[in-house]
Amino acid sequence: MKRVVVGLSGGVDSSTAAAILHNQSYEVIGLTLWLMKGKGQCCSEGMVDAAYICEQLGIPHHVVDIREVFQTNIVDYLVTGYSTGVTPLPCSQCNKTVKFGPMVRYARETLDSEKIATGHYARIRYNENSGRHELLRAADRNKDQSYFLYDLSQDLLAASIFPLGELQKSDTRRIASEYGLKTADKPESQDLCLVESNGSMRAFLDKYLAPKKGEIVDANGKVLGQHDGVHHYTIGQRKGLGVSAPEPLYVIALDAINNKVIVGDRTKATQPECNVERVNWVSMAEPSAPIKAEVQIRYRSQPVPVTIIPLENSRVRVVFDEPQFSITPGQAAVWYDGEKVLGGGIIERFDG
Ligand SMILES: Nc1ncnc2c1ncn2[C@@H]1O[C@H](COP(=O)(O)OP(=O)(O)OP(=O)(O)O)[C@@H](O)[C@H]1O
Repeated sequence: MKRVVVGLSGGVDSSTAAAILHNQSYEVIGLTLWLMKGKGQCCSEGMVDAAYICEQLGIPHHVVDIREVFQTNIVDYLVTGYSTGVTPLPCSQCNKTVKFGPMVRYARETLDSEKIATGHYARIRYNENSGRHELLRAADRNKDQSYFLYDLSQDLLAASIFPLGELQKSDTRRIASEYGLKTADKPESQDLCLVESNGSMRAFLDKYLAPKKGEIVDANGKVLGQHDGVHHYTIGQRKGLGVSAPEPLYVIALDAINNKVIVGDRTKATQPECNVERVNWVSMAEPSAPIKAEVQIRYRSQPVPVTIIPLENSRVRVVFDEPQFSITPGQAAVWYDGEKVLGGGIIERFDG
């Protein structure tokens, strides 16, 4: 019997993924990574539901304490990023360094399994011609999580199964009820796990970063207001600036060194291109010449046409066909060919 280790967070998606594989005659082992203390999934509370599901399915359940890895790779990464004026994206980093990497290692080294599975909405397809494991959008476009998975290596994709990739979310809930899973009606997580467990990103950051009063200025340096720390702001932000002006003002830059938030009108928050670093090529090898693609610069943003120009040292330049508003350093840019993830990376600061 084929053995598979299923990552169980205690939610309906991973429970259903485990139940589907169990019913397909896989030998399923549940694995919950203990990421942090507190309420919600990925926390102690989720582990109890994960244990319950394993009991229901009659499968073993392993819990691995990787709170330190989560602290270093996610909490410290976020706090350092925000304190230096970027808005880091924790989820792709978490998938690579906290979830898939450690899960595959634990599956191979401790559980003698070459395969893991998760409840992610995305698809993996092996392309015999290119010899690459391609990452595709989920059948349910509304739930598609491929944006967060662009940083997985070929080795991690080869080891992974996404049993929900072809399903609609409504199918998942129906299947969960058919199997009588305790988690069938569990509410969706609405936000980042750290936001859910802390109430808001501000509340999370306030635990680590002290307020630091400074000035809100325009591009010419004219003082328009005060702020209580650059870490409370994001490029493109309009609300909550506390500055009145005849036309709407947006955050156009964050100068952490001089502790200034720089604001301007919408045109100043619109850019024709950006550089992207720490690039991972997924469904294709790194090209030697520019390629046309469609890029997403945020999880829910519309893909827009671009030219991707390869640069040295795992970097690319992304040139938009039409200038884009609110390009945010620290977030991921992920480029697609239709439903296929070609590659992705982290948007660099504009000042280099
Ligand atoms: N702490 C964890 N331990 C093991 N696997 C996890 C953990 N957290 C998430 N995963 C895996 O990653 C998948 C996607 O996680 P995500 O945080 O996006 O949750 P989700 O979409 O709300 O899914 P679920 O309903 O299963 O919680 C989960 O379905 C699960 O397989």
